Amino acid sequence: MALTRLLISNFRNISHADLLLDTGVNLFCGVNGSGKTSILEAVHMLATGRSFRSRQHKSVIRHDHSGLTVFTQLDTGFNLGVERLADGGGRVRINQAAAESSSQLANCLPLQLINSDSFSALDGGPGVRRRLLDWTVFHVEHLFAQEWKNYQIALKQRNALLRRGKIDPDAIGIWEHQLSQSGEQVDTLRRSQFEQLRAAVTTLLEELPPSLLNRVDMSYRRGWRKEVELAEALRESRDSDLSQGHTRTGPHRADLRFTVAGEPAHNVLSRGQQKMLVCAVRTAMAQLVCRHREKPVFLVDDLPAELDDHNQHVFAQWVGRCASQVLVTGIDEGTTSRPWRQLEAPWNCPKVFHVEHGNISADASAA
Ligand SMILES: Nc1ncnc2c1ncn2[C@@H]1O[C@H](COP(=O)(O)OP(=O)(O)OP(=O)(O)O)[C@@H](O)[C@H]1O
Repeated sequence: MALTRLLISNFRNISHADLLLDTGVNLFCGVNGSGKTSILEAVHMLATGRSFRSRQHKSVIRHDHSGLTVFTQLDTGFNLGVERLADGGGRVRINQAAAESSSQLANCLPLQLINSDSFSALDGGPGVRRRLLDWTVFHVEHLFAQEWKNYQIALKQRNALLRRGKIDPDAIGIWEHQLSQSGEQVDTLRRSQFEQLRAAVTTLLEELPPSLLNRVDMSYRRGWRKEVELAEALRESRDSDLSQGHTRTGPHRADLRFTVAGEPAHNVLSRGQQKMLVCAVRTAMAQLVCRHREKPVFLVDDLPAELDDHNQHVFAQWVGRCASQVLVTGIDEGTTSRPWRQLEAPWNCPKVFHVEHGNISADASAA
């Protein structure tokens, strides 16, 4: 799958852009503040309905404008459009019809993003890592989205009862039954993808020269005690949940752990090693997904940051195996294109765009 055409209006400093993208590698080069990341952010909005930098749509609407629009044609025949208005309104359309949820967008455009926030997979909260695993499960296991939705509904109801301050065992029992049914199912689907993810990450890291990266271990915590079923764990935790006013056990508390010799990976690995670990995880996620459906699109913001030439080259090779299309940003064209030009066709002849004050132009001289 690939974006063939991308239209952006009033998105951060981009007034209007109409880009014909290459189905392989697209490089966006320009000085700081020129608008490179905004292009990736616009594509991210098409796949998720929101920006990756801010939950506030207003902050990405071009100053002094009432709304933004982003539109793309995919080579799969889908057209995706997102409009966001400063007054809070907006529309999400798939092939001209209103989309029911942002997961429909994600289903049309599976996307992997590597940027400076990617380190939060190692040093951020469990929610970030849970979402990594869930991206894979969502794209591979068709039951997952509905089970997770059922779980969220039951969780909301149980929390509402807990906030009332006293427990009616019959009422809470109904929601705990639904929570445990969906929750056990969510855990089973996650666990099966986790095992495959861990194996794929290990294989990728073995391609790197010997270092502490080869000693990274990944583990999965399901969100409740190992020895018991979820129904029992929920019953046991009623009183303490009541005092806290919310449910503190279950798959909404699941986590992935990355460790090196028992220590959290981010305490041990260098910044470059952490970035390679994140790149390996994201590549492995894409590999698992493309066993079942189209290859995802990769967005890579400033690849050279923190990575030496060898690691940039290794990452470009990884992406070449599991991505359908890549959009990469960088300041200098020579440095940004180098890892890609060393690959085999079609990855070795990137389409280059120059970005200047929000204006984007294709390099006429590019191969
Ligand atoms: N709502 C907005 N309206 C207009 N301009 C904005 C808005 N929000 C941010 N900007 C400006 O948009 C420009 C583009 O930002 P962007 O992050 O895309 O730059 P970049 O080329 O990726 O820079 P860097 O190389 O520093 O990461 C910046 O100059 C920023 O100040």
